[in-house]
Amino acid sequence: MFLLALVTSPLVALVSVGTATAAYMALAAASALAASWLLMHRSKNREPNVDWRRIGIKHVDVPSKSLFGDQLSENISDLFAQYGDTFGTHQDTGPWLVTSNLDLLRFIMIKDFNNFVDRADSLNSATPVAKSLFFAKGNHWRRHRQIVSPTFSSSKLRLISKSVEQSAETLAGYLMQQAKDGTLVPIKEISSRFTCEVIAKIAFGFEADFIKEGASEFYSFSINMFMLSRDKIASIILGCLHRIPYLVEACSKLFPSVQLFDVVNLKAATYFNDILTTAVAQRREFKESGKQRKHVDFLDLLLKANENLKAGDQENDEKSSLPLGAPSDVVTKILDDEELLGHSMLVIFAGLETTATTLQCCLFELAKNPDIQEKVFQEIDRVITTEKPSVEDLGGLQYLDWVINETLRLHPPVPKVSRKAKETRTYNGVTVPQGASVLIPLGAILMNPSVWPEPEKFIPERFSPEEKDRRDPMAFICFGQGPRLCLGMRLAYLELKQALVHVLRKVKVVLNDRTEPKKGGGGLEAKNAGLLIPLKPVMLAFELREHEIPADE
Ligand code: HEM
Repeated sequence: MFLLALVTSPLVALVSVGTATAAYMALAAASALAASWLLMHRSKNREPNVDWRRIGIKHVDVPSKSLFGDQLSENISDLFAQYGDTFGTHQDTGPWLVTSNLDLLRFIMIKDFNNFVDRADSLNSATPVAKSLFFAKGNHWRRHRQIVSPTFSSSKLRLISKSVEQSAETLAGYLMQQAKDGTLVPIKEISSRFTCEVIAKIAFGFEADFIKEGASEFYSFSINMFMLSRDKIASIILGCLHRIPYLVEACSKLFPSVQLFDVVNLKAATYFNDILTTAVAQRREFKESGKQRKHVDFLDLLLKANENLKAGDQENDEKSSLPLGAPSDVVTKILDDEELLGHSMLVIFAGLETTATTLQCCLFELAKNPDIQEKVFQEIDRVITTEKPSVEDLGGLQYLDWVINETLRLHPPVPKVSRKAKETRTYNGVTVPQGASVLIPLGAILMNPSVWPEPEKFIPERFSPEEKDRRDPMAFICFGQGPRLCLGMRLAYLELKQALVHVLRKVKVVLNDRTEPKKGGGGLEAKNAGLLIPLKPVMLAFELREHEIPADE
């Protein structure tokens, strides 16, 4: 505590003086102290002391950037080729087991889930995002997931599909206009505006028109929710401090309004807090006046889930057979206002870029593979017989499903996830020691040539029922697996299918000598440390399709 006071006292000066120079001097002093503390802390050996060789696992010295840097999927694939599908390593954050062994992963992610509930990731933030589902641990996660899961069920998604459909129609109209004007489309930006518009409407009840109108405060705070780029000195200082996660955590709690310590953009947190508070107050007023809202959204569903919980009438998750393992006395407390905000901000964080990246990559692959695009046209024209297809109609688009899945396999938006072992466990001769982290490299698993022959090729037929039957179901892991599987998976498919159906009924996507990449050029070059990001913005061309769209009566 004394040390903490020593480290943080210059920061108090920083806050009161308020100049950049004083801030950096104070932080430099803090970093020096932090470094000495790190040494002391290391010597106390707080991380579990694991000798991988002694427990029969290959130990590999891997620089942290190979496991967590920009090209992690490629690097880890090389390491697997060299050392086999499972090896141990040591990083600043302690011992890590890295594995692509599907049997071992089934054990960790599903069969022995209760021993591997937590992710190894944490978020240095004093904002409610740090307590949200993605970062929550143990019983806190169980309670949270049990409350919010029903709001993402298929039946609930049907209720919100109208909002998704409206945005998909706007997207199609926008791309038709670009086709008429012959303008190239920065497809990631437009896809992000689409997914952000959907999230603004369904998670915040915010009237959004981002596709047509472009930049807005909501959009800009959404895509800048994290402070990813800082100036050089701040980055160096933070780099030192981040070697001691406890210290940064303590600083972010002690100084919740000092942006330097917080990875979440504090202005964005305040902005979303104001919007959500207003929306929640309006809903409560509306309800008290006995009126019915026209469209249901996530916020309505979440408030209802809270009310049900208060009344002791909790709905069951459609996947309640999964071993969530929540003791009955855990799920008794409703989500408070801070948790509601954390959850809604998480929906932006988890749902915006992931789905937008998939839409971008899918349109790129269709442009690159016109024969596959033609098959998609034929299926849509055959199966969709109304202007406004229902969720059931979309369910009939089997080939489109394969195309989306193959996009996710070849371009997984989330390249890795992690778990942490509560107790030591041995499975099939592999020991995962207590406190060790497990790195699950989704990107490398989805490119494993022994599971996916010619993995760099775009082949939707890999997802035909016959091919699927031949494969271990664990292999298609782009949404994770087990009870901690992506909560928004169904929503992501709904958004992608609505967008693709509405767009591809009206326009064809093409590559030519003005697009990026060009016709006949290579694939998408991307870095994929946290999320998949193309190295150059992808610019696609659209052409009008001559096709009659059925009109509803
Ligand atoms: C194509 C789109 C998406 C992909 C590829 C994706 C992928 C993932 C992955 C890999 C995980 C970790 C799973 C694990 O650890 O086993 C995850 C978790 C999560 N995702 Fe998604 N996601 C997508 C879209 C969405 C959307 C649209 C939402 C929200 C509304 C969402 C909300 C979440 C949440 C809340 C979690 C944390 C679940 C938990 O810890 O219990 N995701 N996602």
